[in-house]
Amino acid sequence: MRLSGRISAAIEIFEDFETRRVPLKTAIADWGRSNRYAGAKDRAFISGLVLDALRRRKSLAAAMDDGSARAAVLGALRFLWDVSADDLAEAVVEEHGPGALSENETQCLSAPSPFIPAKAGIQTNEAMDSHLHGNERDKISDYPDWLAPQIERVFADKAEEVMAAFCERADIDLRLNTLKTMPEKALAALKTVKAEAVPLLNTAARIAAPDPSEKAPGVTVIPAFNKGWVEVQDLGSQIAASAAGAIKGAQVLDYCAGGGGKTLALAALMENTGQLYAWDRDPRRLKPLFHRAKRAGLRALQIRSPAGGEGLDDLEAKMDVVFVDAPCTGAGTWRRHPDTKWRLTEKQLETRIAEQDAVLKEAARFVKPGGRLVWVTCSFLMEENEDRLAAFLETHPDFTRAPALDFMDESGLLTEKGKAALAPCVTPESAIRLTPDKIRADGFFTAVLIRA
Ligand SMILES: C[S@@+](CC[C@H](N)C(=O)[O-])C[C@H]1O[C@@H](n2cnc3c(N)ncnc32)[C@H](O)[C@@H]1O
Repeated sequence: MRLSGRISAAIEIFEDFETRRVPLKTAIADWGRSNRYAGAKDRAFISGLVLDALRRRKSLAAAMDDGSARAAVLGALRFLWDVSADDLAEAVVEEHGPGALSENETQCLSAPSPFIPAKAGIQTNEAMDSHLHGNERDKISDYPDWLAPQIERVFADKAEEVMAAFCERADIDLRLNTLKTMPEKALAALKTVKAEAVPLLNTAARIAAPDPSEKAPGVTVIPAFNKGWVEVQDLGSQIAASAAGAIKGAQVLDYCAGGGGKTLALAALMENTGQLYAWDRDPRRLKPLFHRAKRAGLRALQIRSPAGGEGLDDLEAKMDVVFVDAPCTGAGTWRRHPDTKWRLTEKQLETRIAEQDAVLKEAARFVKPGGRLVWVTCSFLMEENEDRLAAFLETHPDFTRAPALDFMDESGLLTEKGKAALAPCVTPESAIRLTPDKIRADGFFTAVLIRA
């Protein structure tokens, strides 16, 4: 497909996403089904473009003085992908193009970019300040208006900076599986996909965010993946899992195991000793864990599923660690899934909060005296974290907060550099809030509570 057709396709998908309010994945898949002539490169280009346009939806509307899907896509090409205004003017009038530029579009697309170059990753404050002047700085508020009070509450005067980092693209992060191989050997096997060690954790590697217009490297098809040497897992998720601490030989319950990303990381920390239990209230979510666990070489895992009528009653007050990777809005993953920020509603936030209160209460009974509960969400919102823990502690005086960073350190996964990088992420209540302006990873919140 030529640029003209790709632009039209991106506009069509963007419009469909906004009209139907379906996940972007669905809108792209539906478009793909009715446009089978599009090749893999076209699809990568088109979805990369829509994702980038969504990342900065409001800023692009301001830059284009137009809130339409067409303006967002043209603005993204001009200001984020550096396609010249002349090339765009030519492409739109070609066959399959979306039609000639309006006067307003021509004028806006010829103006200087209001953005810092997206490619360079997370910018320093200085770079951002020198690039954005006066009111332009205010334009970086690419999140729904209704969330402004919550975002100001958590980030105060740093809100713009932090939220700008959430508009960047995410890298492909990998966890090197020590149940199957040595990190060095896994890294050597990952050379073909240009993965490099992440200096913060002993077992993390990274493939830098691919060019948005290109297809991401297929990690899951390389031999190292099939041998179980490596898992795809965001660095933030890996750091969160490390809060389980030193758990070799321990009894550990992963209470919201879902597809098992954290389960596999916990198993590696346990070195196949002790006993790890994986549970989720939704049996369908647990399904992938069976083959993932096999591939990753887990030997001390029991998957308990409500589908099989299996309960957890025998584990009451017996667990050294109960790991709660709670259901949440996923606000911390906006870099990877920018569509979710525009789909999130106040009602959904309320629903997640109710689920979080329920899950905390249910999970707590499995912690043995002296054991600990690790609370994790991939959300930066205080409403989903600090507020939930405060409410829980009010009714559970036998639990107290403990410094999450100490347990992360005890896991043995953090390097000295990692410890230093995490220090600024410690909250006043000794939890860890990761945000991509501080650690280039998804926004995870992690807290540890000890049972007396
Ligand atoms: C964030 S996801 C878990 C992701 C998973 N730990 C991973 O790393 O791949 C949250 C999970 O909590 C589960 N969940 C929600 N409420 C629950 C409850 N009351 N008890 C157990 N699991 C629950 C959901 O089904 C969902 O799979």
